Amino acid sequence: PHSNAAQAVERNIFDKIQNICASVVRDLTTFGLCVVDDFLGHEIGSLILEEVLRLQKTGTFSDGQLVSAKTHGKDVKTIRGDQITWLDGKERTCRNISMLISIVDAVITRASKLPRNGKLGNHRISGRTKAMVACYPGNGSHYVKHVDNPNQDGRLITAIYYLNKNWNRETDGGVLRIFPEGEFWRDNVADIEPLFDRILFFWSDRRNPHEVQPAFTTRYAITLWYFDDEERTAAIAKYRSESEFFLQIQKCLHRVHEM
Ligand SMILES: Cn1c(O)c(C(=O)NCC(=O)O)c(=O)c2ccccc21
Ligand SMILES: [Mn+2]
Repeated sequence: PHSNAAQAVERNIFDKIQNICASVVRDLTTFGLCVVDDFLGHEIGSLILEEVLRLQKTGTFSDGQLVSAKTHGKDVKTIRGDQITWLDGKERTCRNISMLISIVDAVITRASKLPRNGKLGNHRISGRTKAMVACYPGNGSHYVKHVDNPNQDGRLITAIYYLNKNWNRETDGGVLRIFPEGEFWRDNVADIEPLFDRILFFWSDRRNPHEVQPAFTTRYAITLWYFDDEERTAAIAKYRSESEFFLQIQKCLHRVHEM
């Protein structure tokens, strides 16, 4: 049996999650995106950051993708851009990142079950990707404008948890610029600073093209993509039939080759 204090903490966390779920549904429905600050608190946020820094020190990050950096539009030198690593949250050395993942799972699962007032109500969330931990080395590396899920691969919601203390957009750059569609936004953009202990949710499809502007300080983030059950099932079926199709072609070509 819990002590009264533990019960109070538990109730407090439960209430917090309830409130966050309500704002996720309301904001996703109205604006197509939702920002929650002070998501886990300074203490837990710092423990998560420590684990990410340890991952980087132990070299689990991929080499940054090669990005061409134009200088005076002439010669093109390549710089190393974002470095990423994938976690399934069961790694023993990442217990705090695992806790983040389960809390975001709880928020998304509850939010998708709230009354059908939000569009979320029409979607069943069937699962998610692994967690993508990303690091921009701060050498001006950026991420070009893109849509996370342009062709119905099943991803419905993007959730990004930021880990950058004392971030200052003037000197550090690294702003996430979203170009949301929808009458509320008209031609306005949403500039989201990658602040410590901030979590951002947005629809992963063409409703939210976005770019990461050049970062001049090391920039860390953890991303989870949540699947819509129907779209994901269809995407897997499509993928299977396509790969079956290409296998058939290969067999024919192979036979032709042997003749
Ligand atoms: C490193 N990185 C990304 O940062 C974003 C992205 O949109 N990030 C937004 C952000 O960090 O604010 C991506 O969408 C992405 C997709 C595939 C591989 C790597 C990727
Ligand atoms: Mn993206």
